[in-house]
Amino acid sequence: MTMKKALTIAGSDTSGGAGIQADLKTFQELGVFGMTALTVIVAQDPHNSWFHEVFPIELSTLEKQIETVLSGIGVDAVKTGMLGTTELIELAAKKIDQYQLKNVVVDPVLVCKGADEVLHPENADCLRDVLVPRATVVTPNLFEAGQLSQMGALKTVEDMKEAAKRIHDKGAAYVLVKGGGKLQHEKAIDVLYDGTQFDILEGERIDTTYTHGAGCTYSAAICAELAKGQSVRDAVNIAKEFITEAIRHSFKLNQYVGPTNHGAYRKLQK
Ligand SMILES: Nc1ncnc2c1ncn2[C@@H]1O[C@H](COP(=O)(O)OP(=O)(O)O)[C@@H](O)[C@H]1O
Ligand SMILES: Cc1ncc(COP(=O)(O)O)c(C=O)c1O
Ligand SMILES: [Mg+2]
Repeated sequence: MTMKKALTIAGSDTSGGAGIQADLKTFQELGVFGMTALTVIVAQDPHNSWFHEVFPIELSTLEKQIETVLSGIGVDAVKTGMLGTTELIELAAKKIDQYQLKNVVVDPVLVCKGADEVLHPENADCLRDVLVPRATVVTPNLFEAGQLSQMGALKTVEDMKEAAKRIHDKGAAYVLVKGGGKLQHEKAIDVLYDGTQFDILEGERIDTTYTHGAGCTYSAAICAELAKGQSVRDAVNIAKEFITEAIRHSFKLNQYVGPTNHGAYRKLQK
């Protein structure tokens, strides 16, 4: 049996709900063979309010991982997650060009949930200038869309649309701005823009704070569906159902973190 293959170039979330762990679980759930190139390792401090510490991988180590997969195997789709430094972002962009990758989902991770300040502003500039132009779909959350569009805080669906336009101007084929739990709205609203048309995705808004890894899971589901040959619009709609179910069945891991439940969508299909 041949399986479609996807690569995630992303960070390790030791707590298992986000990052490369979320991506692999999601690929598996959607029947796609997942492969990884690790960019950073994130550890959390149990004795200091779950403070996140980020340890970047050597540039040459990332390059060897990407070469293993792209030169040695080949992929049907790729996604990027937390990249950590401008050097790692630039390397990911170089490889996308070198291998002329087609289905490229860029999740422009600038912050972990809860933080509202970019620790490394140079990463936002680099993502905007170097990776966004190479994206088939770029998936900023409300905060990241404000940063990438240079509009600052976004508060309304109209703001999200304007941000999507400005990010699209940077060269991404599709822009998906996630309103999520941060937008004041009765629904969980995301805006998809292809340069001409806006699609408003309205999901049920679930009353929970256990949404750790929601963005990683959503972008991984889009990547998996693109690998299977879906159009961007269909991939995003399937992924929206996937993430809504995952959030509906999210759970508490400890006093600090509650991840989404990657297996929930599969159970719905039975
Ligand atoms: N409480 C919620 N109920 C339903 N959907 C949500 C909720 N919070 C976020 N979402 C959805 O989850 C997906 C990921 O969005 P978001 O949580 O904003 O991303 P990130 O994890 O990158 O911050 C989006 O489709 C968003 O609309
Ligand atoms: C390695 C890694 N990637 C990405 C994220 C972003 O997660 P989310 O999907 O909640 O935006 C996190 C957050 O902790 C992380 O640790
Ligand atoms: Mg995110």
